[in-house]
Amino acid sequence: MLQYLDLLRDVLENGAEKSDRTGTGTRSVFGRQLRFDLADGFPMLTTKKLHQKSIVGELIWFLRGDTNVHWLQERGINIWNEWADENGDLGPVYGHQWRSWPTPDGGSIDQIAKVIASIKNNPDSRRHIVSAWNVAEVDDMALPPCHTMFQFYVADGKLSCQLYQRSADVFLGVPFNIASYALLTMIVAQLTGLEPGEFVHTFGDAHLYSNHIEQAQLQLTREPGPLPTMVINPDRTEIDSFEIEDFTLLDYVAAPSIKAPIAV
Ligand SMILES: Nc1nc(=O)c2c([nH]1)NC[C@@H]1CN(c3ccc(C(=O)N[C@@H](CCC(=O)O)C(=O)O)cc3)CN21
Ligand SMILES: O=c1ccn([C@H]2C[C@H](O)[C@@H](COP(=O)(O)O)O2)c(=O)[nH]1
Repeated sequence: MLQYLDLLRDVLENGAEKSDRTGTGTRSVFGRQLRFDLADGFPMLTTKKLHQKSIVGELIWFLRGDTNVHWLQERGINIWNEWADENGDLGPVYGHQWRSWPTPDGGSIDQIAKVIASIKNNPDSRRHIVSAWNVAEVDDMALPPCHTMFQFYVADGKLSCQLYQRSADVFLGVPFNIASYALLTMIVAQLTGLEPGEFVHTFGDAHLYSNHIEQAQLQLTREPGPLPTMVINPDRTEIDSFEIEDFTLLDYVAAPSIKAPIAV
């Protein structure tokens, strides 16, 4: 995960001081890109321990089309609590846009089912796109999508995925986002009979919150170890059939976690 550590160092050293919506203050760079060849192992940070269940559970929750935090909380996943209303609702966030983007005639589009079908039926298409940035609904969301748009690409029997992330909390959010999209790429590869290729992570505003500086510096003193291996239950052939227990991370050896406050 040298790619990630290089980004962390880049933001620390070159980031411009910027105020932000949460009132915390950031150091920020604009326009960066990381690449992860999924044949090199599963890109899960080893220089601080990540909570695997939160990452897998959040992705399954998105794929369920769920936008209420109760399903997460019932599984001990608390990463979205701060943004939910008194009923646990977040508004029409990722899950809603991915699985039921509303159309003007009152219908809805399942972008995930469509993109899987298009990868299978027309692999060379340049339109394998899923967007969470629904301009008409952004103002109704508890938080406008940070991972806004992703595209799949098929070549040489391999499936790659590129994400455009408009806003990135480099210390807390990005390690989750990398692992989550690597996993999504592996899931879609399994469903389409392809091998996982690369995950390409493109950033708009990549920032380090001012109360994450010491934690970032500590992390940069640590040596990255070998990447773990993610094994997915091979019997799952439908996007709606995956459960948290279908994902096993092997050989994940990581340095201790590093606590940091989340900016709300
Ligand atoms: N400021 C901010 N940063 C984010 O990364 C972020 C948001 N807000 N809002 C929406 C979601 C929620 N995300 C989160 C929220 C909390 C953690 C967090 O606290 N991570 C801890 C462990 C928590 C756990 O897994 O139980 C960590 O040490 O990684 C990570 C991502 C990502 N997103
Ligand atoms: O998956 C996610 C979700 C959120 N973030 C971060 C990026 C920003 O620090 C905040 C969102 O604030 P905005 O003012 O809406 O940009 O959440 C992330 O890194 N990854």
